[in-house]
Order: sequence, then C-alpha cells, then structure tokens
Amino acid sequence: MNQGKLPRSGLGSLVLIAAVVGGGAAAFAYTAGWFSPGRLTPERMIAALTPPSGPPLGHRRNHAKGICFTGTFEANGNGAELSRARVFAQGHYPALGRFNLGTADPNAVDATVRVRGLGLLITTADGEEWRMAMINPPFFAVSTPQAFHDLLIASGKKDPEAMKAFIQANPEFGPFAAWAKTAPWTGSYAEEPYNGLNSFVFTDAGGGDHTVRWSLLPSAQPIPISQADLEKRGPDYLEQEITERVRTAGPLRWTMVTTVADPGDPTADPSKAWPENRRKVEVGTLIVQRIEPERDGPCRDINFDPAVLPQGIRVSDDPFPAARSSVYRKSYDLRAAEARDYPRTGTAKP
Ligand code: HEM
Repeated sequence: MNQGKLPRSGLGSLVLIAAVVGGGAAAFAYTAGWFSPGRLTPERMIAALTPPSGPPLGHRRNHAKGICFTGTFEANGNGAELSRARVFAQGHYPALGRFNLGTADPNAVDATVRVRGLGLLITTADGEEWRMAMINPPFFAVSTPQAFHDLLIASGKKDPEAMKAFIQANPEFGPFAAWAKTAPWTGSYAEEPYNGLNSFVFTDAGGGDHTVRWSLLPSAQPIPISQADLEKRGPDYLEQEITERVRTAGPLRWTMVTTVADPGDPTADPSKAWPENRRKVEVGTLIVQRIEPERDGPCRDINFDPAVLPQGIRVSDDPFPAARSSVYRKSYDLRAAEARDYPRTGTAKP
C-alpha cells in the first residue's frame, strides 16, 4: 500500500510544482505582456525607438538628452498613512535625478521635443531604493505597451496614412495629441510638473492597500513661451538655464503629491486621467541642490527603472512598469557596452 501511495504522492508533488512554476510563469507573462509568440520583446521595442539614422551609441535609447542633479527628498510624514515605505517617514533622504527630453537624439534641439521628463532615485538608510521616471503631460499617449510600440512605428513612417490608421486603432491618442498641440511650452525644466502616470500599490503599516499615482508639482511659476522663442534661445538652452538658475537662485523645489484611486478608476491605463476630485496627499518635497555633469556625472550609469521599489510600494495591474523595466534594462546594457562611443572627458561639463 505504501508502495502504491508513494509514487502517487510523488507524482502529486510534481504536479503541484509544475502548477506553481506554470502559474508563476503565466503570472509573469501576464504582468510583463512579453514572450507570447508575435508579441513584444525588449529588442523589438528598442528597434522601434531607434531612429533611421541609427542608434544613439553610448546614450539612453529614449530620453537621451538630459542633465543630472543631486538633492534631497524631504518627507513630511503624511505618506506613512498610505505606505510603510521608509521614504515616507518624516526626514531627509538623498536624491539623484535627471532632467531630460523625450527623444532618442542626444543632440536634439530643445524646442523640437514636446515631452520633458525627470528620472529620480531616492535612497533610505536601510539600503532601499525608490526609482522612478516621470513626464510633463497629464496622461500618457497610449493605453498599452503594444500601442506605444505601434505609435513609434507609425510616427516613423513617411506615409501620413500610417498615423491615420494608428489613431483609428488607438483613439486614446487623441487627447494626448491635443495636449501636445495646445499646452503651453515653458523655458525651464524648473517650471514643469513631472507626472508618474503609471499606478502603483502602496501598502500601509496595517497591511491595507491603496492604488496611487504621483506627481511632482513645481514651486516655480510656469512662464509660457512660444516654441519659436524657445528655439531662438539656442539648441541647449534648457540645460544651460537650469544650471544658471540653481547657481544663482539656489535650490529648486517640487511638491510630491500622491493621488489615491477610487474603486473602479482605470488603474491599468495611464492614458486615462482620474477624476480631479480624488483624494490627494502631499507626501514631501524634492529639493534640487546641485546640477551635475551629464557626461561624467552620477546619472550616467543609473537606470531609472520604475520597477525598482522599496517595501511598501509594488506594481499594480498597470502593464507599463514591467514592460518599461525590461526595455530600460536592455537600453542600459547597450549603452554601457558602447561607452567607447561616448567617452568620459574627466572634466566637469554640465
Ligand atoms: C512601454 C513604454 C515605454 C518605453 C518602451 C520606454 C522606453 C524608455 C527607454 C528605453 C529609456 C532609456 C532608459 C535608460 O537607458 O536608462 C526611457 C527613459 C525614460 N522614460 Fe520611458 N518608456 C516608456 C514609457 C514611459 C512612461 C509611461 C514614462 C513616464 C510616465 C516614461 C518616462 C521616461 C523618462 C523620464 C526617462 C528618462 C529617465 C532617465 O533620465 O534615465 N517612459 N524610456
């Protein structure tokens, strides 16, 4: 009897292991959205980001133009109600970040790039890290990583029919196109809001979950400028201006505001803003203290991977962070291997 039972229970545990492994793989494939035949891969996404003139060797495959900074995140303690992450306990935490432009061209003229971004890494004394990368539009251009890929392909085609077909298949792009056309430009990285757009889950000390998005809102008053006037200020005006502003006027500040989803809010689609009346909690202030050199500075070898999160924050059902994580990693690996094409100067050159 024992003999008869043993193989059965042995088989049973194998089946269980297979189920666990299979379940894990299925969950991963679901979250990441990769790996099914014919679907996206990090390589295909990188190929779609690559301009016809070739890849920006040694540089980030997107948001390639930028300028690094160091500073502090000053937590006011209010975030502790939403997440037990150490970074929300009242106190000061070192911050490393990068203002940047949403382009694959590290030499792009500032006035030609609509989307501005900010990468940020906040560390706490327990060795935890919170990495993120945010942009200035109030919602993302598309609903899914696949649609982002399709947008890159369509917008790279000369035939205007390609964009028409894309918009027909992805109507959520309409509001983003309207934002791009009508939102005022500013003449400074300091005057922009930076929105996380993707949703994440905060877990509080009692184990309660809260799905949130966050934004950094500037304390500097935005001063609108026409695209033509920005162009007249020079191709690299934004990095020159921010360097000069911090040097002469001192540290710059942004308030970090988290917005809590109500049940039923679209947590898996960053192209859909949540209603304005959602609960907002100001959790602290980003203080930019020093502009650092881009080529030789501390951001060069950083991957602002939005899936690197401290305990108390985790990804939600939003498919973007997992997709972004795998593409950012590929981009990082490529640029690190191409260091010879973007040699360090050893001289401080912001
Ligand atoms: C599937 C969609 C996306 C893809 C494929 C993608 C791709 C990339 C890549 C390849 C990089 C360069 C990474 C590196 O080499 O370190 C990058 C950087 C960046 N991305 Fe994305 N991205 C996506 C979505 C987003 C979204 C939704 C946001 C904002 C909410 C965003 C904001 C940024 C910012 C601010 C940076 C610059 C970070 C830095 O300074 O290093 N991206 N992206």
